[in-house]
Amino acid sequence: MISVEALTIFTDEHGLVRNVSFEVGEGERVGLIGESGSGKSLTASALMGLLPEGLRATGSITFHGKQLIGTSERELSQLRGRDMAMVFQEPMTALNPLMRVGRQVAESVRLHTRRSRRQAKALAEELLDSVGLPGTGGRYPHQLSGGQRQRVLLAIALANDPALLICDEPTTALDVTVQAQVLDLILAGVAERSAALLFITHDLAVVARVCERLLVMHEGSIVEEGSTREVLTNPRHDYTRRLLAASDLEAA
Ligand SMILES: Nc1ncnc2c1ncn2[C@@H]1O[C@H](COP(=O)(O)OP(=O)(O)OP(=O)(O)O)[C@@H](O)[C@H]1O
Repeated sequence: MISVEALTIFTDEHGLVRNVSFEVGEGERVGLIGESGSGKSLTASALMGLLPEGLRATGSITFHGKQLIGTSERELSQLRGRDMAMVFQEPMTALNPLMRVGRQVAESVRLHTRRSRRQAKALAEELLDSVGLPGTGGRYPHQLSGGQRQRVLLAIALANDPALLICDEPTTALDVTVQAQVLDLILAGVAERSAALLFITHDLAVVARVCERLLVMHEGSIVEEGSTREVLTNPRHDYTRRLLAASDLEAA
């Protein structure tokens, strides 16, 4: 469904992500792990066509057979939020602080589908119900907890039934019990839609729970790839072994 080949991301001076290749199949849940600075977020931004100013990507990213590298911003913005959507670590930066959250969910629906205001509002309420936030559409982001804001972002990301959901450290800023709740909602949300999931984290306990397959990044490259079980029980790359030793994950 999404296929990345020889993706390289660089500034004028140097490469930040080098020659990265992987695929995510329909409905597959893949974890992208690696320590801070290894290039996980940049890889995700390249998939979404949202690389920061000053960075360029070469190689190939095909989504449902369509080449995304070099595609116009206009076309990319049609894909984003409709066919692929993303949930970030810090929901406050992705939400509009001045708009009620129900309206933000409804706008995401209306941006990509022909629905009346009233239909979009009803769907927004359903989506907020489905992430365990019934009756909160009238609130502003600052009136919600971090976990609730993250659930609003999830509702927005799932609003148009994307084929691919990318989550970049979606639960890192949350405390452990809320983390589990949000992870369950992400899993339920993708399962209901048969959507694929690319899940970025440095938390191995989280990927063990969420992902079927893992990609391990180190210094801008993918150094290991395999089923979650394989990678966590029998890591081949020295870096993955160190990552496992540094985590508090019990042997799976
Ligand atoms: N806009 C930018 N300009 C120059 N360098 C950048 C830019 N954004 C990121 N980098 C560098 O690229 C490398 C990879 O960054 P990236 O954010 O992808 O790492 P990451 O694995 O997601 O880390 P984290 O887990 O901390 O988010 C880092 O060395 C970072 O400093």
